[in-house]
Amino acid sequence: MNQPQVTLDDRTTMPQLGLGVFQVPPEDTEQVVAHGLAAGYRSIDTAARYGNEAGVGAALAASGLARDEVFVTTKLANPDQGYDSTLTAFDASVQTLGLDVVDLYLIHWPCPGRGETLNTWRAMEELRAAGRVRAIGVSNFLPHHLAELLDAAEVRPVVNQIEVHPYHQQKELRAFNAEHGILTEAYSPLGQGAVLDDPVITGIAGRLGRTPAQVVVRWHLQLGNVVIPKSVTPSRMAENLDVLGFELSAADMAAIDGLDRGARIGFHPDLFNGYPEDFEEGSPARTGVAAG
Ligand SMILES: NC(=O)C1=CN([C@@H]2O[C@H](COP(=O)(O)OP(=O)(O)OC[C@H]3O[C@@H](n4cnc5c(N)ncnc54)[C@H](OP(=O)(O)O)[C@@H]3O)[C@@H](O)[C@H]2O)C=CC1
Ligand SMILES: O=C(O)C(=O)[C@@H](O)[C@H](O)C(=O)CO
Repeated sequence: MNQPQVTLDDRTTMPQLGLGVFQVPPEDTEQVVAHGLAAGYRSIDTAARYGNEAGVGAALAASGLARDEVFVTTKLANPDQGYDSTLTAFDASVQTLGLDVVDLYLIHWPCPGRGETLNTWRAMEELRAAGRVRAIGVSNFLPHHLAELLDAAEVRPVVNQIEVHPYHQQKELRAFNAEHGILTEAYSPLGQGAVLDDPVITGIAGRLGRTPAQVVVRWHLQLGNVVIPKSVTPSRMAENLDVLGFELSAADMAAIDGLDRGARIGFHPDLFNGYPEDFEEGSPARTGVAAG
């Protein structure tokens, strides 16, 4: 299938549309990813924290696809930040995935309370120099986290994977990424389903004979985002991929742009450090969610 590709700043290319596997139970992941690959996905987004890297690797191995046909992203878990611990965690991830090389390795959260960003990044740069990862990037970084990193980095992050959907569009952060040659990769791109009943989106979908999810995925592609919708449902996986045969008009794009309300679903990147207490109801990291 002819899918759009984006060129990362360091000349690596990646598919603009991929399959996310957050919250896919480990025991189901091989089958889910196998369905995704059969549907035509050629980019899979996982993370050490998801606990399902083994299923991703098993599906890749069973697929018969050549290694360079599928782009694999995984992420360093927050407790593993630090120079030595990053190298050890990376070894564990590739072993679990059953791969020699990861296409994109991301720092999962900035975790400002841990104070390990620069040590972690030095290890990521070394992994890239050694050819063990093709590209390195970050996730959930706000401009001030990026500024600290860009000041010290020898290799700049090529991707910042952040929450973006019609109700939380992050226009300033996307502009900051673009200014610094960092590609925005949109996570929770469907707002975990929350935006699919919006009348503006259902209205556009009805007029174009498309589904709400297709309209939202198409909106991301036209913004230039890399987009990684998650689904465990084969028909939805296929639907989310079938977005190349239509285009949103400037008026439709503007109507969706108008839906932004700063409604963050995930943790606040300044407040979340990945400690157990951050996950508890009422923690500052979660209060920050409500505060946007
Ligand atoms: N870096 C980070 O911190 C984060 C990264 N991510 C990444 O982003 C990916 C996507 O984000 P995620 O949070 O999972 O949420 P999404 O916005 O992708 O939404 C997923 C939800 O939408 C449903 N869905 C998918 N397609 C359709 C469709 N066509 N019609 C109706 N419902 C649909 C899915 O249901 P079902 O599966 O039952 O079909 C699921 O409930 C993650 O899997 C992960 O890879 C996500 C969060 C944080
Ligand atoms: O899905 C992810 O990648 C996330 O980071 C969060 O949504 C999730 O809560 C988590 O893993 C926090 O570490």
